[in-house]
Amino acid sequence: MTLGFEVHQRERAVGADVAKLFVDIPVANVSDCMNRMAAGGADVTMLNNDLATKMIGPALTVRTRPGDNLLVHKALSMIEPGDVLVIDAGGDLTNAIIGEIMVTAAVAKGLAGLVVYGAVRDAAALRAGSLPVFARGVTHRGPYKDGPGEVNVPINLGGMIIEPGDLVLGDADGVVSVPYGSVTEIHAAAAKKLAAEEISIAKALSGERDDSWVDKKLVSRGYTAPEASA
Ligand SMILES: O=C([O-])CC(=O)C(=O)O
Ligand SMILES: [Mg+2]
Repeated sequence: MTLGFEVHQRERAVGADVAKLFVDIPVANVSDCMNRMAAGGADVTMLNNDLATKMIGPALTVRTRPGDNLLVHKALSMIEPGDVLVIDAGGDLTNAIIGEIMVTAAVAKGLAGLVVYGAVRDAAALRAGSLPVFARGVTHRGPYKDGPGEVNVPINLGGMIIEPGDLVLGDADGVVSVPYGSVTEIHAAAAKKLAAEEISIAKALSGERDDSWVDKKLVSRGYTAPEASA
């Protein structure tokens, strides 16, 4: 094996039946059920003009030399319908890793989402398109096509580890990846969190919100309220 040139098949991937359970659950609710230990970073943002865009699907991962997309082209040939292509390009913004032509080919193969820890180009088309696209930045400067790079290896998206086949979710708040083995448990917790938040929002609207915990917490942290003036 030549180090840096590796192409693997996924050993497992979250199925469409499980993925679709997350369709109405915001990324923030999922994130809240993961002990604040998983986030793609605030700079991996959604490009789509339609802020209601939602992304869900198992990860097809690529780790590439920053600025190079040879192995991304290889990954395009491996897309299965419903996949989310997640590319770790080291966060580098010098060269665009993917643009409209490659995205069009990927969508034709059934891609359900794209995440680039790096830059993209042809931003107008990507913003207007229906494919959910998340990236760290945009540049017109094109990619090299020489490698190295690896397909279906664990990757690091701004500190969040994504393994091939993990469930990757995205919305206007960013990207979160749920480990393959935790998907059922996280779904149950996130569905509960969503229901609780719906009640909180209703109470916020009606003015019934109980914020008595704030003063209790302040006192427990050593805060003393100033004496009321006579
Ligand atoms: O030239 C490239 O490899 C990336 C690009 O702009 C496209 O896919 O349209
Ligand atoms: Mg292009």
